[in-house]
Amino acid sequence: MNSDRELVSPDAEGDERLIEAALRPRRLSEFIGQARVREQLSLVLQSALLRGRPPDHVLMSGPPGLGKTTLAMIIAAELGAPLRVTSGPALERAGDLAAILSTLSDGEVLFIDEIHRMARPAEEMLYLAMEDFRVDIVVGKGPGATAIPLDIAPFTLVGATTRAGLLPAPLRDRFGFTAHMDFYERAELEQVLSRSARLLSMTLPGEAGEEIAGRSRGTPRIANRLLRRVRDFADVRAEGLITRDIASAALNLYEVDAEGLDRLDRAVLTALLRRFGGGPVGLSTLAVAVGEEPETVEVVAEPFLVRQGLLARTPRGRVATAAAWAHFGLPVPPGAFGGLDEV
Ligand SMILES: Nc1ncnc2c1ncn2[C@@H]1O[C@H](COP(=O)(O)OP(=O)(O)OP(=O)(O)O)[C@@H](O)[C@H]1O
Repeated sequence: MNSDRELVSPDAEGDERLIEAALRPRRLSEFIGQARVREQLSLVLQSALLRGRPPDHVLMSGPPGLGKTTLAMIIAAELGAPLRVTSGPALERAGDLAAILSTLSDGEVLFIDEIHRMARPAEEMLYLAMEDFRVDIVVGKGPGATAIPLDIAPFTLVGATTRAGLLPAPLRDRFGFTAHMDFYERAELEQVLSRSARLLSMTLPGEAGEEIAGRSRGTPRIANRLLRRVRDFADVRAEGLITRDIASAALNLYEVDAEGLDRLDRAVLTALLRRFGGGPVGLSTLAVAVGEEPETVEVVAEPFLVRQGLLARTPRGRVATAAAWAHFGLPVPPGAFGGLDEV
C-alpha cells in the first residue's frame, strides 16, 4: 500500500509511468496552465517552422511533476521531429554523449532530463555541440591524444532541471529560451483533473474536482495520482459514485491534508517549529533533523512551502512564517521570525 509520502511525492515510479503516458497532453493546445511559457514556446516553435530551421535550445526549470517531460514531447510533436530521451545521470562519460550526438538525425529533439547532473566532460562536449553542431572525439591518451572534429546534424536540445542555479553559466547561456515552470493554480488543476477523468472514463463532478485540486500541491502529477485514489475509494465504498464528500473522505484516509502538504513538508515544518523555535536554521541542519538529503529538502519540499507562504528562505537560514504556526495550531512564541518582520 502507498504511504502518504508516496501518494503526494512529485516523483513517478513503476506502473505510474504507464498511466502518466496515457494522460499526457500531446500538443501545445492541450497543455493546461503555464500560459506564459506556452505562449513563449509557441512563438519559438512557430518561427522555427517558418524559417525551416531547428529552434533555439530550450531549458525548462521548475519543481518535479509540473510537466517538463510532457513539454519536451510536445516540442518534438509540434516540430514534427523525432525525439531522443536521456538524462544527466546517464551521461557519465563524454563517450556516452558522443554516442547519442553522433547518431542524431537532422532536426531531432534531444531531451536531457536532470541536465544539472551530467558529468563535467560530457557537459564540455555539449557546449561545442550546442553552438557549432560539432563534437571533438579525443583519440589516445596523454600528450599524444588528438581531437578529431566530427560534424553532427543540427538538433534542438531540450534540457530540464529542478535546479537551474546549479547549471554552469556557459551551459545556461547556450540556451536561447528558458521556460520557468511554476506550481499550477487550483483552477488549472481542476481542468487537468477533468481532462484526466474524461480519459479514464470517470464521472467527476466539479465540486469533487475542486476538492482534489486543492490538495494536489500545485502539481498535475499529484492531482492525477489523487484522482486514481479517489476512484479506488469510490469503487470499493460508494459503488463508483464520486462526490465532494467521498473525495474528501478518500483523501483524509490517505492522510493528504487540506493544503496538500505531504509527510516531508510536514516533517520539515514540524522540525522548524518545534525543534528550532521557527528558525532561522540552516538548510543542512534542518535536513539532518528530518533525516533527508539537503537537496531533497531544498528541491522537493521548500519550493511548495515557500509558495504557500509557510516558509521563508532568508540569508540567515530557513524561517517559519506566521501561517506555518497557525497551520499547526501553535501560538507564535515571542522573538519568532528570527527578528525579521517581513515574514
Ligand atoms: N499542463 C498539463 N496538462 C495536463 N496534464 C499535465 C500537465 N502537466 C503535466 N501533466 C501530467 O502530469 C504528469 C507528469 O508530468 P511530467 O512527467 O511531464 O512532469 P515533469 O515535470 O517532467 O516531472 P519529472 O521532472 O519528475 O519527470 C504527466 O503524466 C501529465 O499527465
